[in-house]
Amino acid sequence: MTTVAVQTKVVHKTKDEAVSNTNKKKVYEVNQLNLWYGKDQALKSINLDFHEKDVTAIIGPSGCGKSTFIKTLNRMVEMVPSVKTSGSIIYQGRDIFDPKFHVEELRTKVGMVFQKPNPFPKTIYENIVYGPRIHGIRNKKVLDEVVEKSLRGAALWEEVKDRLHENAYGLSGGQQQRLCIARCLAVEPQVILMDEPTSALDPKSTLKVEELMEELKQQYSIIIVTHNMQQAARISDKTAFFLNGEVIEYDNTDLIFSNPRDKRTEDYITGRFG
Ligand SMILES: Nc1ncnc2c1ncn2[C@@H]1O[C@H](COP(=O)(O)OP(=O)(O)OP(=O)(O)O)[C@@H](O)[C@H]1O
Repeated sequence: MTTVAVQTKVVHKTKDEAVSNTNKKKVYEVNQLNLWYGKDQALKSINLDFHEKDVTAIIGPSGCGKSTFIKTLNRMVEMVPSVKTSGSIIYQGRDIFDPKFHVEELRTKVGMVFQKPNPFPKTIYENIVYGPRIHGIRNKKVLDEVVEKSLRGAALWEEVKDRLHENAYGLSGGQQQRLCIARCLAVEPQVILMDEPTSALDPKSTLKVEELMEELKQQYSIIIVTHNMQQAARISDKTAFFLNGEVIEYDNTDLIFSNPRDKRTEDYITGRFG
């Protein structure tokens, strides 16, 4: 008897086909990105473009490389000594792996918010002015303005304006996460990377952060890793589905969720695995 191997059809669209919304400017172009931790390859031939003022969700099962990918975009992944990469990541026309592109400059433009809120053990005010001070801003009036603007931008001002000089650890988890977003806004980034920013929050705080993202995308590009399919569907314009270190499908979010082209995407978003 002959065995016929039935293979799932692989739909690796080229990135220009992948996302039809081409009238927005590209912020990042990721070309043939590979990444290894020692001998283990965690990212395989990733080709993705990210656009200005879009929210892009990165979804996929545990261990598929989502965090590794997002941490590659601001070169944080290099903190792991065994990491090697190939390919290119073009940010605003410049390759972030080019030694002339200083990582500090990149991280000024590309902020990051983590899974667990991580305020500094300082006052709310000091948390916000930390970055601007490093960038040489000393004038108190200017710093006060940055604090108010950033906290307003993160929808936290009204809740904390009378306790700016209290320790940030006194805030609730959801408030701490919005403080971390405010801290990120204080250095006026262009892109905000978010690695499961609401997974440690209760539903009410999650909703606040999601509403905030809706506001923020008027001004910033947001790339968010999430395990929460409803969240990806609610908040993102585009979605990339990762599996085993590869991008299986990347498209406008409504298409990914209503009409996925690859069986594996469909199985994942309908909860058959992951
Ligand atoms: N510091 C590290 N050293 C070695 N291997 C690592 C390291 N960090 C991640 N990996 C490996 O790289 C692969 C991708 O991991 P990564 O954390 O990026 O996945 P993920 O999709 O974000 O997972 P999760 O959803 O569980 O957070 C996994 O096989 C993981 O074991």
